Amino acid sequence: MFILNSHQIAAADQATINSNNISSIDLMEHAAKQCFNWLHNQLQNQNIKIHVFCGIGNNGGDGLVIARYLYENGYNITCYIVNFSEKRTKEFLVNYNRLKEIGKWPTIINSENDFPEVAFEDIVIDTIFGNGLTRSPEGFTKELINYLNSIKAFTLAIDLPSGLFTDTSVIDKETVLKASHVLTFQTPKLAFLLPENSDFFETWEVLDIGLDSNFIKSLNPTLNYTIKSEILQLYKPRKKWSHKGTFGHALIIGGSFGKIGAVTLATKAALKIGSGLVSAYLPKCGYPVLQIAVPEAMVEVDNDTSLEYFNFKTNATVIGIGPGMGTVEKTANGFERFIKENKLPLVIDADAINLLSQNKSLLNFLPKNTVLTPHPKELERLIGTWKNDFERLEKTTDFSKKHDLIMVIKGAHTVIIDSTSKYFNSTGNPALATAGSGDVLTGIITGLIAQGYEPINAAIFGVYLHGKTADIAISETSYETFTASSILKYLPNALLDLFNKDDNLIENNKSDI
Ligand SMILES: NC(=O)C1=CN([C@@H]2O[C@H](COP(=O)(O)OP(=O)(O)OC[C@H]3O[C@@H](n4cnc5c(N)ncnc54)[C@H](O)[C@@H]3O)[C@@H](O)[C@H]2O)[C@@H](O)CC1
Ligand SMILES: Nc1ncnc2c1ncn2[C@@H]1O[C@H](COP(=O)(O)OP(=O)(O)O)[C@@H](O)[C@H]1O
Ligand SMILES: [K+]
Repeated sequence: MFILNSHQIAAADQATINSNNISSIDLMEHAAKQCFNWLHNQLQNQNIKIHVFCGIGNNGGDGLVIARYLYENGYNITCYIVNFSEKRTKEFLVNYNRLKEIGKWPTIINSENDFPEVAFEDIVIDTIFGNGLTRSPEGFTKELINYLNSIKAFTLAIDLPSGLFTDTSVIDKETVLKASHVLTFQTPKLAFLLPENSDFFETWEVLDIGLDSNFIKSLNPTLNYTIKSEILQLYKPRKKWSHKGTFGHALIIGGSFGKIGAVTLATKAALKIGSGLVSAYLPKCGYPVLQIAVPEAMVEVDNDTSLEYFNFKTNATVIGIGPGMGTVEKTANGFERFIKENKLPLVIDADAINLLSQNKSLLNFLPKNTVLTPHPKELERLIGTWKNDFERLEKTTDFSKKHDLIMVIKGAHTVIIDSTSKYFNSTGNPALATAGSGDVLTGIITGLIAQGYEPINAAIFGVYLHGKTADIAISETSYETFTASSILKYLPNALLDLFNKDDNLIENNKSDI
């Protein structure tokens, strides 16, 4: 699913109005009605006080429509106009009059003296600013945002929490309304996927308001949020006459004394995801461990306690390298020789990324479309620091372009970056914040490439499945007792779930009031 930037969204609104013969008033009515339906469905006519705070643009217009429906359905509402400017939009004015016509006059807020009493048990609807925000809120609008934040009532933000920019960094955290839930229109917003904004909302979901999909496609958006229906298209069904050779040979290289588990987990994962053959290359001390833990794998060994020679004979399709490998000097030297001679597709993780950071000239020897899977600390060692999460994405894109690499930045919304696009993952939860889960991911991606998946697709697909295991497991395991081995246990469920025609997953983390 595409993620649009603020200009693209405004253009898509306009294109829909032009091509679908729908007026902007009707589009607003339709969008805001969906927000009302959502809330009505949650509240089921409960008598809770609802405060609707409207700005003077079209986000405020949405608020006026929502207020009208709430009022007509007997809810206990008060509607306020946050009067920060005289420049009302046409759609705002039409809906302002419609609300007055049914006898509900909004209260105007001109200064701090006009702030209403809001209680913790009340509901706040935030339609002060949406996609039209151009600068940080100031004056009494900023004070209002702070006042509402201090109450901590359930706050439903429409489109965006007011003060949050769609695609640039927030400068002053005191200017953003903290939403309990966001109902956003048509596409996820980049701002929702970046850790620096985590204070500004708890959960969000996308409402499809029917913007022109052909127009959206014609914009060639470079940002994506990968959902199940798209992942299913990547899946390669198996043919009847296929044999183990059809599904490639994954070689996992890594391990050092005390960290044999990392290479073991990656090896298991490469096997479990369906690689035809899997081999591991690790220090001698890990031989019995690996043979016992993964009897299906073949094993070759290097020096006693850490890798040094890298002189394996395995004729692999793809190599996943790094888990538990360590960075001692002899490993670093052997790694350098290996990288300079290697011609096979690579997935590079953990200490192998750290060794590349120590010796950046090696980047020139990596095969095109090598997949790197850094967590943010490993990324920083590789590309340097960044001012904010938006800059981090841009720096990583530049790095990916420069070296022809596929970058997988791991986190709550892992993002896969190549020279043209960014794919944000939609699955996963904090159960995955556990030792060894990254090693399993390396094995999964390597095992998918072995089977013939293009590296970019292997990264997108692998990250999705990895996260999905935790989403499926969570009701049975709890967050705390889920371990890296649980990813392997639930991998079959994650794969099978692709064929469940339940939802299209355009929503994320639905919440209850
Ligand atoms: N037909 C449409 O265009 C639709 C628009 N929709 C709503 O329209 C919203 C966008 O509306 P607008 O473009 O009117 O913008 P907003 O309502 O987000 O912002 C209102 C106005 O405030 C001004 N402004 C920006 N930052 C400010 C600041 N810090 N201090 C004071 N003023 C500031 C801007 O010039 C803008 O005109 C979306 O978020 C969505 O909620 C939806 O109703 C769907 C349909
Ligand atoms: N809060 C979270 N939500 C979703 N996924 C997470 C979260 N925390 C961690 N993960 C995932 O868990 C994995 C952790 O990898 P990594 O940091 O390399 O761990 P390790 O080194 O222990 O293997 C990544 O795939 C990451 O995206
Ligand atoms: K808003």
